[in-house]
Amino acid sequence: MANPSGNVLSVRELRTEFRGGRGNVRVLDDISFDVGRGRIVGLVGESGSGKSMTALSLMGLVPKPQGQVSAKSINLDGIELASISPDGLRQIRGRDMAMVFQEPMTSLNPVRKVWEQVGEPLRIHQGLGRRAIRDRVLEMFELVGIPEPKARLDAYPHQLSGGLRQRAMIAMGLICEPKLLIADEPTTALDVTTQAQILRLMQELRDRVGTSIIMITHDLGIIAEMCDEVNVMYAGQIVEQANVFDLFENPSHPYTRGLLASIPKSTESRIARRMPSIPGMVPNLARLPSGCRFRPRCTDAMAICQTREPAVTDLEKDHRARCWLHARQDAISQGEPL
Ligand SMILES: Nc1ncnc2c1ncn2[C@@H]1O[C@H](COP(=O)(O)OP(=O)(O)OP(=O)(O)O)[C@@H](O)[C@H]1O
Repeated sequence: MANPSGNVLSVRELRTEFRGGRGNVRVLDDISFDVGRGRIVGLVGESGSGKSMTALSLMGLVPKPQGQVSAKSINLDGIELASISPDGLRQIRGRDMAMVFQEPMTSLNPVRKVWEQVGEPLRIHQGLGRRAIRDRVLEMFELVGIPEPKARLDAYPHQLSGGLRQRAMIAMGLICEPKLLIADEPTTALDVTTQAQILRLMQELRDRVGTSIIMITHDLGIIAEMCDEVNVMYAGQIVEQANVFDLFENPSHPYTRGLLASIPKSTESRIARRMPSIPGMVPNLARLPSGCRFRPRCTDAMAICQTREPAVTDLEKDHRARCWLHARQDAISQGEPL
């Protein structure tokens, strides 16, 4: 059954824990968001906020048995992934949902020709023969703008530039025409010009093929250029969720405001833009502060922030924040469940 909400992905109450010698550490807590058909949805936050872990949890790639993923629902276009078997998930991965990583070299086998690797999902999911796979990879190389695509089919990964490798990885991600592509910092390892080309390519593919994309980045510039909706993550939670215009026009969580305020205005340097700095550090997830996780770094902290975890408050349509500054008075006084 197709998802009646028009969302390709709906995630509700995703939690991921790691078991360790000193007890469990919850690295994701109560993650809920949607990805509409053909939309680009951003996950943004500092290093360690849980962006990659969200992607790995959705893909079923969290290392087992230490990592444990649970969710009320992870609905991928009508397929419930929260209760699917590992075999079922293997069928989905690469076919309905694919991922592009930061550094393609680590995901490519150095001793196999590029076309064989890019075409691997077709062999696994569609059982195609070598000839048909090679033809389809050639089409994909043309689609993602690899110059001299025919000559590049038989290349080995090290014979391609970083930008071409990332194009090849995007071709691999899209080869089975997935409903959802998760791109985890897909351009971080690339120079600025190649970065812009790859981002433009992803936008074009969204427009032409209609793929929905989750874009993981700590670059707010990429969020502004690429995304329709944004989820701001902090210490394993989504702290603000909004469409991209509301987020930049009317940031509501002090963490989002801090990220935006630390983007240099005029002499905008790429480095500074990628690493906004808010005083203090992301907390150790094994030793979270009491109350609000952002409280020790928050310039607006109030007494309640010390004792109680903030509720999620709807600010306007599709804009919500996890912060006591915006909570309704009755939620504050009655101790509404979070
Ligand atoms: N195998 C693991 N075991 C225990 N904890 C882990 C493991 N992998 C990641 N974590 C923890 O999960 C948290 C979230 O990490 P994650 O990689 O998702 O952050 P991120 O926002 O993607 O950061 P970055 O931008 O640096 O990639 C971190 O606190 C990290 O230490």
